[in-house]
Amino acid sequence: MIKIENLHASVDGKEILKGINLTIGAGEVHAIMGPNGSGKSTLSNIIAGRDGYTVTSGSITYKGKNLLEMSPEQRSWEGIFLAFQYPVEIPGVNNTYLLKAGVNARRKHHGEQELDAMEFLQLVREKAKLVELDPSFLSRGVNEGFSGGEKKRNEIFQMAVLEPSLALLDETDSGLDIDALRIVAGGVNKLRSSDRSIVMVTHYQRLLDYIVPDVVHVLADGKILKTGGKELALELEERGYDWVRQEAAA
Ligand SMILES: Nc1ncnc2c1ncn2[C@@H]1O[C@H](COP(=O)(O)OP(=O)(O)OP(=O)(O)O)[C@@H](O)[C@H]1O
Repeated sequence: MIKIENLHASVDGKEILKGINLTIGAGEVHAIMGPNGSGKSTLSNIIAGRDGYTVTSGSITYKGKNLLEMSPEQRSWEGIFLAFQYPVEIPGVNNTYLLKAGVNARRKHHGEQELDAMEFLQLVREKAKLVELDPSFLSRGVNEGFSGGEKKRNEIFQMAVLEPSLALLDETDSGLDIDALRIVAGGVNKLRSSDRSIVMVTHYQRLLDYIVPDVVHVLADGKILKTGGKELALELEERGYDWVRQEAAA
């Protein structure tokens, strides 16, 4: 699905990513863990095409294409989705309207017929059930006045509607209460499929009890220092990150 090779990137002249190598196959779920400020969100944002980052060297190949040459819109149409660490409020823009515009722009890009209002309403109602999102949220402004947890749930609802090939979930567990975490994780699990890859950025092993990853990476100081299976997350929870740094240095 995606292959990142020796990616170096900076913000305001400061190097944040210092040689990332990462390959994610179709259908795989990868978790990225790591200390604060290590570059996890930076990596997700660069994949999604957010402004403000300078890729100084390296490459990202997505479905065989040079991702770095694609606009953020093209990336979205080609199936890249980012669930934000801090979802933004867009007052006055209806939640359903935004999604309809997104889905239809992608369908148009692929030469498919756009969904009409009725077809789309049916789709969003069905997807809202997946994350137990109250239908009243469909007609509200995007994240406008939503609680922290409601915003996170709305992100996964958006993912369900947009049906991405590569979903990047940046700390989707933060702000969710115990029940909401279970529901949202259940929704993500239902969205797992052989033609969809998921990257979860998280600080806590807890999320990975619900969404069991195929691979766990430790990103520290702008590099992936260690890669392992789901048991690596348990070890990190117990031992922290210093031993990973020491091991990598050795
Ligand atoms: N626009 C910016 N201007 C200056 N520094 C930035 C900017 N964006 C990111 N950084 C810096 O880049 C580094 C990596 O940030 P990033 O958000 O990617 O870390 P993270 O691993 O996601 O952290 P956390 O776990 O705390 O969310 C941090 O030191 C941060 O301050």
